[in-house]
Amino acid sequence: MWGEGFSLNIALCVSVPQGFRQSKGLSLLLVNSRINRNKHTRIFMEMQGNGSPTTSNQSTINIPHVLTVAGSDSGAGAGIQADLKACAARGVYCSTVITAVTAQNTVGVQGVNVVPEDFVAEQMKSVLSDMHVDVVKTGMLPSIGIVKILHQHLREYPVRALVVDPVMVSTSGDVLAGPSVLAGFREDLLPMADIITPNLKEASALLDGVKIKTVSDMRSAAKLLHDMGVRNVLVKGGDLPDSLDAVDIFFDGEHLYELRSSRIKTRNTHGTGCTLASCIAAELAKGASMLEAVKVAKCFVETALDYSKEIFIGNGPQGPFDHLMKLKSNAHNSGRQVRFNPSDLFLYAVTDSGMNRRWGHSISDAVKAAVQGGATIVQLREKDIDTRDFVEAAKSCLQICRAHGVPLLINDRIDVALACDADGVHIGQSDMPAHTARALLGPEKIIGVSCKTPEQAEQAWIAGADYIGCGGVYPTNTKANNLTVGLDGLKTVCLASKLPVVAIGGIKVSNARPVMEIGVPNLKGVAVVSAIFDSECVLTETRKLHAVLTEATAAVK
Ligand SMILES: Nc1ncnc2c1ncn2[C@@H]1O[C@H](COP(=O)(O)OP(=O)(O)OP(=O)(O)O)[C@@H](O)[C@H]1O
Ligand SMILES: Cc1ncc(CO)c(N)n1
Ligand SMILES: [Mg+2]
Repeated sequence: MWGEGFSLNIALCVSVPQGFRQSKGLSLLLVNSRINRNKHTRIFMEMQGNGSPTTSNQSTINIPHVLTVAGSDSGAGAGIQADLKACAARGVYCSTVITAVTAQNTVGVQGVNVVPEDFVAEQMKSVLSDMHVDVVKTGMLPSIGIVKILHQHLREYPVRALVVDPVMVSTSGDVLAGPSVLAGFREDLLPMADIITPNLKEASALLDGVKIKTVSDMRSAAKLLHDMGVRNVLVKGGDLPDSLDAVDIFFDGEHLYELRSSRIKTRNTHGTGCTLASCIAAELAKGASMLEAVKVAKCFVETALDYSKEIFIGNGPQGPFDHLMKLKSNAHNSGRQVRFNPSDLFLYAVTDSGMNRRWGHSISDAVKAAVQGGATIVQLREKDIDTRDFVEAAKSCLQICRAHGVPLLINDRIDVALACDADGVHIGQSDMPAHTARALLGPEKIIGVSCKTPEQAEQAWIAGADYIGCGGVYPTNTKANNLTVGLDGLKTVCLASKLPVVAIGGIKVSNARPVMEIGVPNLKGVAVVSAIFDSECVLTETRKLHAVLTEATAAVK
């Protein structure tokens, strides 16, 4: 059932399920939420009367598709809800056949309502007869009848791979599928499955109660399960004693692999099994080999558990974790609630390695002094530093900035921003295009673009930037061959810009006031380099500038 070499088509911004059909006349506008202002990047799918989709540019995008056949968990940590989140996190489309609805929370399972078999069959037919499914993943299959229905449908609608998570008992000890399904697993599903992923108890149940307590028992169990006719076996060791690493045993019939990761100390492990299996399915759907898929899935679970180790949801002993951590870029670790607040542009400090060298300051000392003096945003502009040193310096500056609730941006270097999880980047007109930076950085990061003209400001807005920097307002030596636009040029750009603006170029304590007084509401502050960093005491100079800006703003109001 499983082969290699599938084409890998992942939509970056737009997800269009293959063969999507809708009722006559329905128009569907699919846009990335961050760039829906951009008329150039809109993709329309117009559903024609004959049901065949067409796009305005006549190209369709196939995305990998996993169908999960599982139970709903009202607490949304495991089951269908975990599967949807795991697939979304891995960039894969996920359709769902719900086999049971459970009333469940972090305390345990309070009730189970099994969906009638014919209605499970109806859901399967709806999905499989219409959509192209790459991989089927199964979770809670509460009756032998449902196992049989699944078996029949997979014969009628073959898919590339079948991942079976033989869910039987929840971690809270509640039964989700009784021993009667064991026969169905053994006879119908195992011979068809590409991989089965039992935890210790489930492996033991499938092997008629053989005791599995140690890693060595897991190895033997993996071999015995393989003998039952399944191609690959992953015996999960989440339930091994807490003192041990999180060890899983993978057996492909030839080699036994001991897959080890550190055991994250957290109560938030509800749904690890469902997530692992869905992730395996997602990677297979994208074209990975089985061992690759298992390794990626294990790493994903470990990373998500680590990221979520301190979150608190529910009062019971086992909480859910956060699958979508990539979308949040440490939001809850940094304590930053708002992604970008234009008032952060008020006193914008831009570092300069030459000036720091001249005054014997390290980057992080200079940044610390600026932040303590009242800088409201910091940009690291390090033109002559090794990349490795830049990443290290950025990490330590990030800690300082986070402690003060000040965003940290990186000049030009999207790679460095990603490597240290900075809050964003500032790019110039000859750097990477802003829309490409946005695609790489995702919707959460801050992007600023240097603009000298209304046209550039318009382009920055279209590309999904958050603010623009405009200058040089005054002549400056910091940047060679930099055209001075003057206060008039600044005003023209501000009036044309739909984005907030920070003024830059030769601004210092003595001339900052007229800048703030140009009287355009979207001018939010000034960016400075030498005014604060070309001095012995960065703290004092920043304080002075802060006072001037505060006075000027009060006068304007
Ligand atoms: N504390 C932990 N730290 C790191 N990895 C863990 C931890 N707990 C479980 N895992 C990993 O999570 C994956 C799922 O294993 P586990 O044995 O928890 O499955 P499960 O019992 O089916 O989970 P559940 O039924 O709660 O969804 C395995 O790869 C396991 O090694
Ligand atoms: C619905 C459902 N499926 C699977 C599990 C196993 O974690 C669970 N607790 N609930
Ligand atoms: Mg499980």
